Amino acid sequence: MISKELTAALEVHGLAAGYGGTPVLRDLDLVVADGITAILGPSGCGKTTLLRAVAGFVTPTAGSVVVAGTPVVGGPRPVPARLRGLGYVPQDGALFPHLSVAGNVAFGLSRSERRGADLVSEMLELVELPTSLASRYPHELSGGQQQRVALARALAPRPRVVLLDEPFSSLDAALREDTGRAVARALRTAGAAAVLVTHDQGEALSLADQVAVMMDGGFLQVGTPATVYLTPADPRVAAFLGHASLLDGLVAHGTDADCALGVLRLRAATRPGPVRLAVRAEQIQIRPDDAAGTDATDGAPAEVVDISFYGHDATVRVRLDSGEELSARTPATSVPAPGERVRVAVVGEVVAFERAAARPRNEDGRRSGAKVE
Ligand SMILES: Nc1ncnc2c1ncn2[C@@H]1O[C@H](COP(=O)(O)OP(=O)(O)OP(=O)(O)O)[C@@H](O)[C@H]1O
Repeated sequence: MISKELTAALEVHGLAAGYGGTPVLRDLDLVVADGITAILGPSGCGKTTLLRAVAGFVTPTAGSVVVAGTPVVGGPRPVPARLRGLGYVPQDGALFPHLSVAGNVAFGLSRSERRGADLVSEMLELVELPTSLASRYPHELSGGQQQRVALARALAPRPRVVLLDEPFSSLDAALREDTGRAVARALRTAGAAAVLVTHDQGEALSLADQVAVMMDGGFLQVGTPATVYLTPADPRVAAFLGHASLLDGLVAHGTDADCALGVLRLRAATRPGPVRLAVRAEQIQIRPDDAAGTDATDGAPAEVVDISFYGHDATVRVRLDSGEELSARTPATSVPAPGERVRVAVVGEVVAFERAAARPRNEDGRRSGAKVE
């Protein structure tokens, strides 16, 4: 017998799927061991389609899906959705309105399992809801409570994997965070692995053990939250996660790059040549152009384009005199005004992505690694 430790909860290999001949997913590979894997990407990139293909609601055009060692797609015969051993929590919970909480939670259970009345109480406790809610109907619950009941319903048949499709999107910010943490605790206690679809990077980074960054139907990077945030594999990952601004630069040697913001220190040594630099909003410092002690070498000159004020801080978009635009995060107490002249400097090291294809060639056809014309 293969032990649970050696068998991934879910494996997806070379998965492709689409609608009416239009491809959406292309050649996806993903291994979900245990814990929560977040599928993070912008709207329309194919997150729900992936979940639906794994669940059995969309038929893949290629590839395989293996649940706890059993091929459900790409094996001897496709396994129908209800027999895949997966729990599914849709965006709005989709509780049955005519069934009580207890009826909803017990819905996917066999008759003998339903007789065990304790199971409903156990599941409600697992998702941190009072068992007194068992007799209520969905319209008598708050949005957060409905989502927890939906999770209890998905967990009741003890699936190895639960698929959650933007389960918190209809909740307000505070409830979203509380419900997200409660759901993560319930999943861990139940010992179920989970695939959580979200376009919210805070949710993905804070709740997941593994994050798969998706764009245009493919994965750009799969790794721990710290890996994908701190060492993005692709400029698009850097721009999407943490709203990094991308700037053209040139590495003359090792760990310094020259760009419109001056010479920036790189996180890792990079081959000489043109690069794309990812500068995170929290690394960019803005000060008034006429601040006391400021001289012409103190940061790059720029103009404030617009501001998004969030209370705890603000995002300030500036246009450098060189024409490039950047986003900076500033404390709420020192927000400049649109149109104001400022100076922009960078704190800390930045990530560089080589732009080999953009390098000019010498007459003999070799990459020169010299200045971009
Ligand atoms: N039933 C359908 N028929 C045809 N095209 C579809 C269908 N469902 C989704 N699509 C298309 O497939 C693409 C991926 O959609 P999908 O819902 O998987 O994206 P998503 O990343 O989950 O987006 P969101 O975050 O907005 O929910 C989109 O271009 C969408 O228009």
